[in-house]
Amino acid sequence: MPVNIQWFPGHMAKALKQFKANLPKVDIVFELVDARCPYSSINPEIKKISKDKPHLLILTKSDLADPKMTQRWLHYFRHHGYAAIAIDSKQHVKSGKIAKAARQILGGQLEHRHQRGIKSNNVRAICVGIPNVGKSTLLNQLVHRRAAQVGNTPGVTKGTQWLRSGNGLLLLDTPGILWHKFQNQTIADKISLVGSVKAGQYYNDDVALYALKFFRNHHPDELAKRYRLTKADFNLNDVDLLLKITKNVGMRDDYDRASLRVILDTRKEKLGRFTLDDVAKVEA
Ligand SMILES: Nc1nc2c(ncn2[C@@H]2O[C@H](COP(=O)(O)OP(=O)(O)OP(=O)(O)O)[C@@H](O)[C@H]2O)c(=O)[nH]1
Repeated sequence: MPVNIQWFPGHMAKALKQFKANLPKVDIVFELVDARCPYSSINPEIKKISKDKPHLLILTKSDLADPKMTQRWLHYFRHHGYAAIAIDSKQHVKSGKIAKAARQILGGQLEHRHQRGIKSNNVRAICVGIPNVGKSTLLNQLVHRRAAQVGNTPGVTKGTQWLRSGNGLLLLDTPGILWHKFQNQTIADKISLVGSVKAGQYYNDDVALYALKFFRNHHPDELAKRYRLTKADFNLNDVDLLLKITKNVGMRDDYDRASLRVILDTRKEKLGRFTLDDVAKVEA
């Protein structure tokens, strides 16, 4: 059975409501997407709900993605009217890079604010994105945690907790988690493979089969090396290839456990860096 693409948790409504309530308090929305599937992990609802609110697309986990593809995706998004940057939270993310991008987007607004006599040069932002995309990691890095809350900042709505980062960035302390309403099965497979769908909402073998199809087409050498596959094994169909891997990793006929192994290996970079979304296909 495929990933349950109807899956849309009950807390989605609450999260959406909270995100909408927070929007008037911020100058800009930082939407985080996974650099391994940046096109599939965008949540179209976010731009729709935020309407005219300035928006910065942040491709997270770029250390796990194919660097050439990340550059292509940045180019694609910029060409399609998005402001976009890529980050790698394994390295220390500098607030300067994000603050600079935000100030560039907000340029006119900040100037206008200044002309109206508002001295504050702070940029208030909310991070939002699908589960597991790296929202908390980024927040923690940007505020070095100990800086923590700056609740009584003048002009800041009472009850809202802000985290002060460097370079005049104020970040809402609770990132918005917005679940994905999958448009199709392939998107569901990709999002599941990178770890943004709760285990139990998909079948391991379906997602592993999707992964095998991708790696045999795009990274056959890594796949062969990891699972000791021969050239002849590549003539097997996907299901038989999974069975072969099951044997090769010593799991006899427990292909469900082997499927989980493939999924975890993929996430842990054991098959190398990869990007599931292909710019050429989207543009075609
Ligand atoms: N390699 C790598 N791992 C990252 C990066 N950013 C986050 N992670 C890892 O991704 C996992 C999820 O990160 P979180 O920051 O908890 O993600 P989140 O979006 O806050 O997750 P939810 O609370 O479920 O919405 C953690 O294991 C992080 O260590 C990154 O840039 N590179």
